[in-house]
Amino acid sequence: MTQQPVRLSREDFEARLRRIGEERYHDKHPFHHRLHSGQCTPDQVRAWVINRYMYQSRIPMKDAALLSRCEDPTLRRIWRSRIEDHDGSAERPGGIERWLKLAAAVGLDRDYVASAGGVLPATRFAVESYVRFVRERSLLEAIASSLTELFAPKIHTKRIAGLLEHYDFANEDSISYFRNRLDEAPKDVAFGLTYVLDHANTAEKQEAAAAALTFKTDVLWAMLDALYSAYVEPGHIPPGAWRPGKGLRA
Ligand SMILES: O=C(O)c1cc(C(=O)O)c2c(n1)C(=O)C(=O)c1cc(C(=O)O)[nH]c1-2
Repeated sequence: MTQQPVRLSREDFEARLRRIGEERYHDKHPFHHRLHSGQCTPDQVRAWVINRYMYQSRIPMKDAALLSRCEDPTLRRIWRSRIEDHDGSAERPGGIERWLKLAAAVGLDRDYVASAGGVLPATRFAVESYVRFVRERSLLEAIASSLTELFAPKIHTKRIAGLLEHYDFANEDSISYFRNRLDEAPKDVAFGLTYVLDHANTAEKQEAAAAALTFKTDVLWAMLDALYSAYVEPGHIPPGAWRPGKGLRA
């Protein structure tokens, strides 16, 4: 006989979500260990910046996909600040602009990075699957998939310290993307977590929300696996992907 899932209390369900991060979040990936401890070569840092740009550039598109399906104006108003954080405004640069500043600081041509031309195929597939997930699944699952951000401030703090300590390109200006996220992410995630805890009010919905968060940890992990295999070991760069020496700043 198959066991019926049991509805967890709010506290236990939150603890279950947090455990998913403790076990599966990409802060544990060996590529991040290398990056944060100063073991990446300049080209490995460049490969990371190029590939991660693909993720950054699609975040506002997935948030727009979420908004387009959202009937509640209050939810839309709160969620749209995420798009503003990344896209900025005429007066205020956003996260994408700050990422391109980081790209220039590591020696890359910003137009090359913004073209997403050299992105690894697996990065593209992973990011596209995240956007599609948010477009197609329930609003609860879409919002639950953003909850990896619960775990992001810890990795951003570690990254800021690691980059500043180990890499010549790192200074307050070039790493401003991560400082800003430390201000922006807590409000996003507080809202997202409350929404998920309030709306996952059956065992089935709790299962679906936990699965959505697990799926998202897989998206992030898969991107770093691809990066590691192409640019660390065994160093199999797929056809068409960025090769060291290309896309450099004049
Ligand atoms: O550097 C990181 O490790 C990291 C992870 C994540 C994440 O957990 O999805 C995000 C970010 N950064 C980030 O900067 C960001 O803006 C962001 C938005 C989202 C999302 O799913 O809506 N995740 C993340």
